[in-house]
Amino acid sequence: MIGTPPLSDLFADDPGRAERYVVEAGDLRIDYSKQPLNDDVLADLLERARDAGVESRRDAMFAGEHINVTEDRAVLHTALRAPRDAVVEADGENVVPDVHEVLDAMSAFADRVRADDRITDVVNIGIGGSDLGPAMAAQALEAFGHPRITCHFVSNVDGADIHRTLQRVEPASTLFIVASKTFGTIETLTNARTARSWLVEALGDDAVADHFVAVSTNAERVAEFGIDTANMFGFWDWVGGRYSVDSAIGLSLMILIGPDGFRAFLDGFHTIDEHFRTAPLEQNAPVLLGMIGIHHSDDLGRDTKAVLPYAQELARFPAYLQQLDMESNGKQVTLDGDLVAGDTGPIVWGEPGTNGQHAFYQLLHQGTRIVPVDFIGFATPNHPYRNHHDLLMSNLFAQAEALAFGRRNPDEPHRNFPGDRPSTLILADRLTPSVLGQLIALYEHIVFVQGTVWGINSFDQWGVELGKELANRITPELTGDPDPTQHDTSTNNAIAWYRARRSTSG
Ligand SMILES: O=P(O)(O)OC[C@H]1O[C@](O)(CO)[C@@H](O)[C@@H]1O
Repeated sequence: MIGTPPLSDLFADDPGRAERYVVEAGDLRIDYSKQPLNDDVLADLLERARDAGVESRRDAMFAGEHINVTEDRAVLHTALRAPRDAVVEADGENVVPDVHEVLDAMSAFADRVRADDRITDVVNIGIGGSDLGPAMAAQALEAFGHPRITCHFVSNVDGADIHRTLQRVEPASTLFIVASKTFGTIETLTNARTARSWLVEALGDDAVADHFVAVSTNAERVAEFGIDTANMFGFWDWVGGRYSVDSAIGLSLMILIGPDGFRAFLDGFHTIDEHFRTAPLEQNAPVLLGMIGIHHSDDLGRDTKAVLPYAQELARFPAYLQQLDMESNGKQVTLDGDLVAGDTGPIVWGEPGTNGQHAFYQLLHQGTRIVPVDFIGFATPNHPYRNHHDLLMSNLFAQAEALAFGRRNPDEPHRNFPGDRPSTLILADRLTPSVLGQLIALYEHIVFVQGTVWGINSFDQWGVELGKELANRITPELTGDPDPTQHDTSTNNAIAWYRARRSTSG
């Protein structure tokens, strides 16, 4: 792999790189000129993408092949945002009519709720992909929301989560959406049962039919739980949980921003899908950004990546990306079952600017570790305070500049800013439903490109199973008889400590 001189030299020798290393995808203007690249490095990275079969695997995904081999499933979240007249086949069947049938049912329901003055609050109960997507997007798009409706999101099995929410809403004016792909997730079912008891206590059994709907792939379990499947919105096993915000899992978001807003959101995804599917690799944003990530990870040994939105509404975007990226590419075996040769998915983290500047940016500027950064910003805010926005954006541009070029101060080492710290700058006119869809799809496909290069399956998540299994085993041990001694001594002692105290404290 060819290395590059510092960013200050790269810019001094080639000022034109700022025009050359910009790619436009939909409404996104993506400037990757402050990355450690020149034309040779870029050519090498694109050759590696080609050698890894990024194009053929991409085409296989769009064509509905079972690229999720450990679960023997197609990976077709791209079909969720396909236009009504598109044809996308999974196992020989065009899935687009089913997708639009559910979207139509969601739209009719969302319109009814939006027109019903009795409903003021929508509580989505779900976790992981059945929470993070709609929770992140509802916050991001609040400016486009119905003025009467507030969305709440309950995910944690910690009773503090549901308790806090139930204290803020009234039974008669609340709609609960129980969102779970499997409808077997203990956190979601526990929260849903608690919410149902709360509702029934106030309004009686009959209220469940009017105040609970479900989103799931598993009609049987929805019925078992006591929700009429007429009040269920379905999706399919070819939609991974962390890729499901654009399925019926986005129902709370659709109620908030309306069916037209949700369609614009889906169209945003589709714009980037088409870009990813058709743009030559040299101008293909997910490929370029994916390969820049590969360069950081594989060639430069950088193991984290910060995503720093300069938009307070995107406060949950880094958390959303943590699931998208780390549950997808946090893998140690290849598609053939062999151990991977190097590192895979980066540790993803971040906070909105400018808050992060007063917290962890010290490490970004002067720490010993280099953290590649994605900055995200918008020309026009969704609020009326333009002076705030100018300040916000000047901070964004200043941070990218300071990280890249630093400031030499040999006399006072503590004031020396070494620079040469890479960032990508993602800009768009305004954070709209469409632009949010474009941003999410961009990152989905970056994750895809990287998973392909590492030769891993980005679409399973077996790593979460062991903890779930052990928790199921320990739950009865916390209250049962006798004291368990089946674990390691540390776990046994912790359980004994808890048992002794749980009986005596409130
Ligand atoms: O939608 P479900 O089936 O409740 O699952 C919730 C989440 O749990 C996981 O399976 C991980 O435990 C995620 O992949 C998923 O998004």
